[in-house]
Parts: sequence; structure tokens; C-alpha cells
Amino acid sequence: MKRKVVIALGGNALGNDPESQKEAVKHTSKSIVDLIEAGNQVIISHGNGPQVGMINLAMDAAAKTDAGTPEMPFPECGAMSQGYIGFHLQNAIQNELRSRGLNIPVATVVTQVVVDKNDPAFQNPTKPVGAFYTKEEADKMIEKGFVFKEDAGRGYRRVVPSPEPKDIVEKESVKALVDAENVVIAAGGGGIPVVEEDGNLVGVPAVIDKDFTTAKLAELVDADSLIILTAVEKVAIRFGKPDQQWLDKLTIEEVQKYIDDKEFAEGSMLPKVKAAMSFVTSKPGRKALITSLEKATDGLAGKTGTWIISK
Ligand SMILES: Nc1ncnc2c1ncn2[C@@H]1O[C@H](COP(=O)(O)OP(=O)(O)O)[C@@H](O)[C@H]1O
Ligand SMILES: NC(=O)OP(=O)(O)O
Repeated sequence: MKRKVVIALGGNALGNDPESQKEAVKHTSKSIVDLIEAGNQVIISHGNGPQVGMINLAMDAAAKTDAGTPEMPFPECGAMSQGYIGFHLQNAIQNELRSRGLNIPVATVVTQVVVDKNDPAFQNPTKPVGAFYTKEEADKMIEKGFVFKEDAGRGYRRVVPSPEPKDIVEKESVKALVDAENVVIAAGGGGIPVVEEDGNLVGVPAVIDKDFTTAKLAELVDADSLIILTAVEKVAIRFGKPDQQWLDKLTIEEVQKYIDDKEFAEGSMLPKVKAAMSFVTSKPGRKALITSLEKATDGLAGKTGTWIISK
């Protein structure tokens, strides 16, 4: 039976504009199809920070002109980022599969993720998105309920909350596609955040951390492994310091100790090790790997990367 692996693609696997993204995902697709050829069934998720910011910025700029472009709500920008990245990924993976004579369907699922409307993150928005504004412009938009923070002397930027993912709305569709042996791209950008209101799901302006949602996705499809691909081959302690030490293996107990010792930077490595820990503890036998895109196949073969295991 094929090994089921769920992959979280970090920023370096994607690009910052359409041309560079197309180039980057071509390269990414080679690593993904290497994993498929090595006998793995692959389910993919990805980040969207730069892309959703770009879309939000473009839509804001267009709405400021007289061309009649409407204001685009933030959840719609998140949905656009899933479609944009999903298109490039499914196109490049399909082309790579074809070039190797493999006939496997590839599909992207526009995915909503339920968050708790009482999540404390809504009281403390931290993720900057979209355009820079003057104080006067920002003050006008505060009336709409937007929150702005001054960004390193460059102007004011809207910040959105980053709540915890609770449930993947399209889970049955994702599972059906996985069972039908599709290469599935889902929960991009951590999913489009939605809250329950009077029995309906309503989009909210937020950006969920894709590593946390990918751990949920991996649980959902009953994956054997969660692979978090980023710019580094291994996780380190004393990262960036002269006595930095790369780690091959981490037990849950060790991860917790290093988290307590503040070894992992907030907003970068910390969510990755936390997501890995949550997947590994969700069922006996589950393992997670943190490594670079280039080393994904070697990592899965046990030759490199940092493996997070229960004990
Ligand atoms: N303890 C650590 N070990 C390894 N890398 C770390 C550590 N702390 C911070 N980092 C940095 O975190 C980065 C990954 O976070 P980030 O760039 O936000 O991820 P993503 O690939 O999802 O965009 C690594 O490339 C590395 O520069
Ligand atoms: N949504 C999200 O976590 O995106 P990044 O990985 O690009 O920050």
C-alpha cells in the first residue's frame, strides 16, 4: 500500500509574483513527483502570506481609483490566493507527471476552515497584509472595523488576526479525492477562515497559520507522515549562534523542552514544531519531518531532515 504523506509548502517553494511563482513551482513539482514516484500518495498544502498581501494590496489600490472596481473583502482575497497558487501548483505537477509518463489526476480544493469567533487572536491581530496607508487614510478605514499598525516607519498597514484552525469544512470532498488517488492541493494559506453565525458559515478577515491547518489535514486523511518543507534542511537549537546544533530526531518531550527554552522563533520555526507535535500526538505511530524541498525524498528515506517522533 502507498504511504500517505501530507506536505506543507513554505514560502521558498512558491514565488512572490506570477512569473517567479511559475518558475518556483516547476522546481517544487519535481520534488513532489519524485515523492510520488518513490511510492507515496501526496496531499499538499501551502502558505499564502505574500500572495494574499499582494492581492489585497492590488484590490485596495484598484478600489482607490475611479474605474469602478469594488472593494474586495479580505476572505475573498484569501480565496483568490488559493485559486492562484492552486492553479500554478496543479499545472506544474500535472506537467511534471506527464513528462514522466504518469497519468494521475491533480485537483485543488478551495477550502474553508472553521475558527472560533471567540479565539483570543481576534483581540490581538498580528499578521500585516495589504497596502501601506497614511495615518489619515488609516483613521478613515478604522470606521469599517479594520485595525492598523504602524509598520517600521513605512506607514500604516492593516493587520489581521491569526486564529487557530478548528475544522476543515470541505473534509469529505478532500477525503473522497484522496481515496480516488488524486494528488490533492487543499487548505491553502491555512484555509479561508469562517465562523459559524446562526447556522451559516461566514468568512472573516484573518490568516490562519498553514502549518497548524496542515497538521489537521494530515489527521483528517489519516496520513502516515506530515512533511513540513521550508528553507532549512534541519531544525536547530541555538539557531544562528556560533554553537548552533542541527537536530536529526526530536521526541515530543524534547520538542516541549526546547519550546519552553525558547529555541524556536515565533512566527517561523515555532508553529512548525508545534504543528508537528500536534500531528505526532494525535495517534500512535504518526511521524513528522521538517526539512527542505530539495531534501524531501532523502528525508522520507530517513537520510536527513529532523524527524519528530513520539518517543
Ligand atoms: N530553531 C530553528 N531551526 C531552524 N530554523 C529556524 C529556527 N528558528 C527559526 N528558523 C528559521 O525559520 C525559517 C522557517 O520559517 P518561515 O520562513 O516562516 O517558514 P515558511 O517556509 O513556512 O515560509 C527557517 O528558514 C529558518 O530561517
Ligand atoms: N497562511 C500562512 O501561514 O502563510 P505563510 O506560510 O506564507 O505565512
